[in-house]
Amino acid sequence: MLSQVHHYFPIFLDLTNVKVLVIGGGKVGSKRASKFRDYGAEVTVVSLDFSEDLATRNDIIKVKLDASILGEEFLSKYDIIITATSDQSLNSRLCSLGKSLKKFCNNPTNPNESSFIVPIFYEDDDVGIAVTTMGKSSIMSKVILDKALEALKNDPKILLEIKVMNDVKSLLKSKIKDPSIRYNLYHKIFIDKQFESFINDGNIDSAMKRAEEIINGSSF
Ligand SMILES: C[C@@]1(CC(=O)O)C2=NC(=C\c3[nH]c(c(CCC(=O)O)c3CC(=O)O)Cc3[nH]c(c(CC(=O)O)c3CCC(=O)O)/C=C3\N/C(=C\2)[C@@H](CCC(=O)O)[C@]3(C)CC(=O)O)/[C@H]1CCC(=O)O
Ligand SMILES: NC(=O)c1ccc[n+]([C@@H]2O[C@H](COP(=O)([O-])OP(=O)(O)OC[C@H]3O[C@@H](n4cnc5c(N)ncnc54)[C@H](O)[C@@H]3O)[C@@H](O)[C@H]2O)c1
Repeated sequence: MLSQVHHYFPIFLDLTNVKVLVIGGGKVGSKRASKFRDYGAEVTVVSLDFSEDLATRNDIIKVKLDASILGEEFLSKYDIIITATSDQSLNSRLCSLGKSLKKFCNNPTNPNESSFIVPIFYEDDDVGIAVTTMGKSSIMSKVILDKALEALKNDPKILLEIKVMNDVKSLLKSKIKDPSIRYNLYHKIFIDKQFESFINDGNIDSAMKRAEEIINGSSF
């Protein structure tokens, strides 16, 4: 953590109503524009030309323009800026201008200039996993992600336990007002041997009954 290398704080963002500007509508810009749009952002792409993928997306705003004329007033309208043209010095200049306006900027041609990295990721209703090798190799990030997903697939108990622990949390919230007591009980239930053994047998009803027993038996 304390080395000289640039470090990035991982977060999972809700992109609803977030305004994203992608500069450059080629292979990299199109992929990022589509991904951000698919996750709910309002996406505008400024480019000299647009990939076929982008041309077919009528949910993404396209502006045909030489991005070298873009200035503060235009960039100010967006929350996130992605600089993906084939002109590296233009990418650097616009990303730097964006950051000076306190915008988050991603420069896929130079992670060191980026305020955030777009990781290799997987997410569904229960689990989100994002991997980066700090820009060293997206191929190796994919290898790591595949290993993590394989480990999850080989241990279906974990997915079951996520659902049960979520139900336990709801039960605790309905029965106990004090969050610190809830927190302690949540951990007590999680490490309880009987609770664990019901989960191992896939017996959710009994696991929930055991959780209730622990909650009712606690002195609060
Ligand atoms: C997730 C994904 C997002 C996306 O692009 O949407 C992504 N790269 C993807 C694909 C991909 N990337 C590259 C190839 C060509 C083959 C190869 O060489 O691998 C392909 C394949 C393809 O395009 O299909 C090469 C490459 N990548 C970067 C550079 C620049 C440099 O290293 O300087 C170069 C050299 C470019 C050049 O030649 O100039 C940099 C970045 N790429 C990142 C993310 C970030 C780091 C993530 C990490 O730490 O792992 C970071 C730092 C940018 C950032 O900050 O966002 C997407 C996942 C696809 C999947 O699922 O597999
Ligand atoms: N991060 C990654 O994963 C990754 C992967 C491959 C390539 N890259 C880098 O990303 C950059 C883009 O790669 P690509 O494969 O998408 O290239 P590309 O040639 O497919 O697309 C470049 C786009 O930039 C636009 N453009 C160029 N100059 C412009 C200007 N002045 N104003 C507006 N638009 C302009 C072009 O019209 C084109 O649509 C390259 O610098 C490449 O090295 C990054």
